[in-house]
Amino acid sequence: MASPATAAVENLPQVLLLLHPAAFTIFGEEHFTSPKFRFLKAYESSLPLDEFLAANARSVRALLVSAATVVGAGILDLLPELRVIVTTSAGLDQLDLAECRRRGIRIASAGDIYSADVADCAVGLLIDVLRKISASNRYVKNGFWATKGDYPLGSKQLRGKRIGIVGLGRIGLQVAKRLQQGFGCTVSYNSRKKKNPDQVPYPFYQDVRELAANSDALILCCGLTEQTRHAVDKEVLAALGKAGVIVNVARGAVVDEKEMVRCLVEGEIAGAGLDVFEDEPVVPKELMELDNVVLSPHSAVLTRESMMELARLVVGNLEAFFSNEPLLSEYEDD
Ligand SMILES: O=CC(=O)O
Repeated sequence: MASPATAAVENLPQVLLLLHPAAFTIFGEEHFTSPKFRFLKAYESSLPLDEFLAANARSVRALLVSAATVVGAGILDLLPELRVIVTTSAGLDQLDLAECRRRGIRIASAGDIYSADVADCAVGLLIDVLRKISASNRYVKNGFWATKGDYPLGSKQLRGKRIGIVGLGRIGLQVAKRLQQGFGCTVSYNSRKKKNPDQVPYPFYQDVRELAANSDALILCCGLTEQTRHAVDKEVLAALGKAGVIVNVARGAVVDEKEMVRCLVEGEIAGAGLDVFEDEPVVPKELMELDNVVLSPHSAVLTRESMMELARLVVGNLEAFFSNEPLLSEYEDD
């Protein structure tokens, strides 16, 4: 017979995990535990996913996912009691939002906890591309300073650059503030809607191509939706031009990656700082050779501090759900 303590744990509501969320792997599962629920781990089962879901369909009311867990109608069909999805991501492109809305499934995201870290990373990538920090780091470490002499001139100033931000949400606004107030850049933006000019004084461009034509660097901070998929296409890259730089901390598919790679290889744009890619973790091999391209492995959100805050937010959202209290970071459609 199960001990009272084991029985108490077994009676807790279950939160389904489809795949190992990134935060667990990086930070440790112990930070996500709670006396109010327990995790049911699909990835530990030897059953195929659909059989596992069918076996647990009636007991699962909450799902915890990461940015890499695609949840569409097929999975939702197998979980008829599901009422909330908590995601460790700020972006929600992995979730079928229309299906969730139709079924009355609520969503809690990572909200604002990564915004400052992602904004820092966007600025870091831009500085690195312009000032060639990674490239000159390689130059020194390869011993070329001693054998070939000074690093070739080519570094560009950040001060005074015209920055075009695509997506002036929580992250975009922080990028704008850093670059304008901290580095003397001018900022313009493109967003779904023009912001109230009393609160957001930057010039608005309805058309990304026009924004690119008036920018030295385009920084992508928007969510991935059907409207923003390949928003940076051949025409936008041409408008950005030979001296232009792309920084992407949004989602790889906001850019037509093939076209961007071609432009970088053929010198039709000046450089790129990329944290995200269309087919992660696959990165186009042409980019590995280019000194004007700085790459990071979708890690803009990953700081020790943000992971700690994430654990608290995930647990807080799930505890709120099981206590019938308002979610801490509920996503609301507008
Ligand atoms: O890219 C990461 C996220 O959306 O949280």
